[in-house]
Amino acid sequence: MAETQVQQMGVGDPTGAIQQCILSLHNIGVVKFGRFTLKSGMQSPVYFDLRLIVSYPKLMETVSELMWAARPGTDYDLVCGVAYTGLPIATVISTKQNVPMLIRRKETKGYGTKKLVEGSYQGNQKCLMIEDVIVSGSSVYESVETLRDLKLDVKDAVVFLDREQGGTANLKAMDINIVSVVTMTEMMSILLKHGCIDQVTHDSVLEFVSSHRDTSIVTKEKTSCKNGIQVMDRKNCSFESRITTTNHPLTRKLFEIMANKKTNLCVAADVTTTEELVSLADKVGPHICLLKTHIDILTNFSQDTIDKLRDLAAKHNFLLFEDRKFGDIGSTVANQYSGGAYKIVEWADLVTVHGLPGDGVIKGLVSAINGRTRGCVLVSQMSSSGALTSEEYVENCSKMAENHTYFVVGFVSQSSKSGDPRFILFTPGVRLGKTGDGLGQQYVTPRSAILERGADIIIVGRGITQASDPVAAAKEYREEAFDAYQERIKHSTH
Ligand SMILES: O=c1ccn([C@@H]2O[C@H](COP(=O)(O)O)[C@@H](O)[C@H]2O)c(=O)[nH]1
Repeated sequence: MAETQVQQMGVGDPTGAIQQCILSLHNIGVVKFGRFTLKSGMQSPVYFDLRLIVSYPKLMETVSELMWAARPGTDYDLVCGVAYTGLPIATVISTKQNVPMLIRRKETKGYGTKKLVEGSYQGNQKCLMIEDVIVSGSSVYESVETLRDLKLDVKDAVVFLDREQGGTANLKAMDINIVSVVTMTEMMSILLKHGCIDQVTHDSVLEFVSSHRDTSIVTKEKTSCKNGIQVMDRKNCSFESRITTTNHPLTRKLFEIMANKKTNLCVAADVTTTEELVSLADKVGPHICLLKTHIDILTNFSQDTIDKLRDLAAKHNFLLFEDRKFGDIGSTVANQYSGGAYKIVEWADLVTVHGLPGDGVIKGLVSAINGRTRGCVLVSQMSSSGALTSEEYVENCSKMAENHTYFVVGFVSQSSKSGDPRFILFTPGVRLGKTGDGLGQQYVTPRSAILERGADIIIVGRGITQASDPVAAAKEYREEAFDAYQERIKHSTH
């Protein structure tokens, strides 16, 4: 198999220049194996760090020549490198091929000309985009979008490595034709053939690639504000349409579950024995998208508790959500998440986190996930009376989430000003026929949570667990919540 791929590769690499280049890149440590978090938050067993070539001018020249040779068209008026690694490559191509270059900044400068694109250009000039690696294609897309806004003609892009994770198709859908010098499969075959990696490493990377092809581009159009108005407002959009606004695998999965099962109900399973928890999860499972636990209130927790919960989550298609409310420094929460009696990271898809300690709390949790697909929900506002979660605190939690979209799925909150469709609003303190519990909890109805406060998911505990018929109660909350959501999005165009 590997031999065949290398032979096929030989057809497009008659002089063996690509193979030679890959081997040289491997020699200087560009191809790394281990556990890496990609821009989208995806955990990858392989990382291609082409930034290293700035220290190897000859190799930089070879990479640039191979990329220029692979370009999809001819007669470009301009080349533009995607920041950062695309920039030095574009510079070499520009000087060697005598094609003027543009620089597209990552952020606008706060001083001077405040331009996002540096260099001289005129409308309708044909520009080739240059990037090192493509995963979903979002970096190329963002740069193309900026240049197209300036009326430049940008349809072509060239990358060195295509990780084969959906980027080519995503860009094609945006009318961008992208070609690569080498694909991940081809590169792994070359490294295997030359004894740089063993069969196990080769197979694990290919296995990863084949199971992670489904990326999407989160367009700025979908998540940005124009004149202070959210272009795609969370509260008006269907769960289906919000799937493509995020690359977080669990946010996407949760939207899919909600849309397919037609439920935005999360049951807070605040019971005190494993038997009660498992029995409740099995009974309400068909009606929920999430099961929220306080695992430390169980009197008889064991591995059996987790095995049974995970089986039920698979059987009924819901996610597990441990309401741990982590709130310490990064190093401590990493231990609390992965160790102790509960080993939460091993079984809970989502956990709650306080923003109070600053974003080290998020980094600490991420450091413990070790390749698993996990996410967190920031507690930005509490339902209890006298909660100290001020508006400023809520605002700061929003900023924190925006900086960590690879891990943060949304907020536990009573309301949200943010219309950002990527984040899910989870609202507890929901109960029919009661306004409080005498211990500070404050309740609103499912309709009020969804229509007045903008909740996406309602969290209901005692309204279901203490009902005479918990299944009937779960059905009632589910229907009321999903009807309210449908009413909310009725007039939406998304
Ligand atoms: O602000 C918050 C955050 C979390 N909770 C949790 O939700 C449930 C609510 O239970 P009810 O029985 O429906 O009151 C519970 O697990 C809390 O720990 C919250 O209530 N408020």
